[in-house]
Amino acid sequence: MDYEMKSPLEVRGLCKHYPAFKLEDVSFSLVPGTITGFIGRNGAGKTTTINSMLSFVRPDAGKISFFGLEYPEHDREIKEKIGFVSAGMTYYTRKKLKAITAVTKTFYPEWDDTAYRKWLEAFGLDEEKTPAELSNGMKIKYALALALSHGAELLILDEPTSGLDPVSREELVEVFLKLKDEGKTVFFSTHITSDLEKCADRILFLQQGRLKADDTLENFQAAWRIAECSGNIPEELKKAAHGCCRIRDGYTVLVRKEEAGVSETREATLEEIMIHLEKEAEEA
Ligand SMILES: Nc1ncnc2c1ncn2[C@@H]1O[C@H](COP(=O)(O)OP(=O)(O)OP(=O)(O)O)[C@@H](O)[C@H]1O
Repeated sequence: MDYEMKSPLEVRGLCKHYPAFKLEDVSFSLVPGTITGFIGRNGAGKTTTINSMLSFVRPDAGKISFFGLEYPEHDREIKEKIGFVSAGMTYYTRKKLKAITAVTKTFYPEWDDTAYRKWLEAFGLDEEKTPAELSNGMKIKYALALALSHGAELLILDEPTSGLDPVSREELVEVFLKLKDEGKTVFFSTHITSDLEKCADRILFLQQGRLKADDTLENFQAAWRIAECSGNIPEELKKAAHGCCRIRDGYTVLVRKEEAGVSETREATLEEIMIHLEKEAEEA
């Protein structure tokens, strides 16, 4: 099969119900060689989506394919072509990286030692160290090095930058851009939207278990404007508002670009769009 012709990940009608949460009819597909940011507040369902995609939990409905291949028939091929990294991943903390790698590579017939050496060097990783001696950012880089050495073309990362300091986050953003330069597809969940502004091509915005937006970063940002007002919000602006946030001496109000004429407005950051839309959803 010509894998390159297929979307690295296609999700159709994904549903997963928990007693107090519903992931509803989530559908999207990834474009090869791009970086997609999966955003949403705590509890929006990002991890549930990722876990369902990867068959860590059984979805109630939906069709998932990786490079045109589906679980469980193509379990092995899929595992070779994707790498999953989660900030909470644990390793044998006291074993040296080289010992962990030696075990890991036995699971992958396509393991490429030359690629492994290349990524170790690119990420500045020392194989003589143990995971306990690595910073959280370095642990993520090590997990990426392993995934890239077994030929992963799609990297799925759950909250990779949370818990990292700004400099380590910046380094990881640079890693994502480097992976994109190499033609890899990157999909990562986060609520740190400033990281996405630096590297994402596309945005998927999950709100209360539903996909609220699936667009290029530029289109998503260009669709909204922010009005700032001191004191109370004028009636006309209130009618156009998609969420209002209190600031020191007044409010910021999110409006659609086509309704921006009701007030003086400026560009909205990704974070402002997300926060205001969450306020709107809470008030609905
Ligand atoms: N195994 C489970 N049983 C019951 N409820 C669950 C289970 N796993 C997740 N949930 C619920 O599903 C909802 C979505 O959780 P999820 O972890 O997918 O959100 P998230 O967007 O990844 O949030 P965060 O940013 O905090 O990681 C939460 O309300 C959570 O309590």
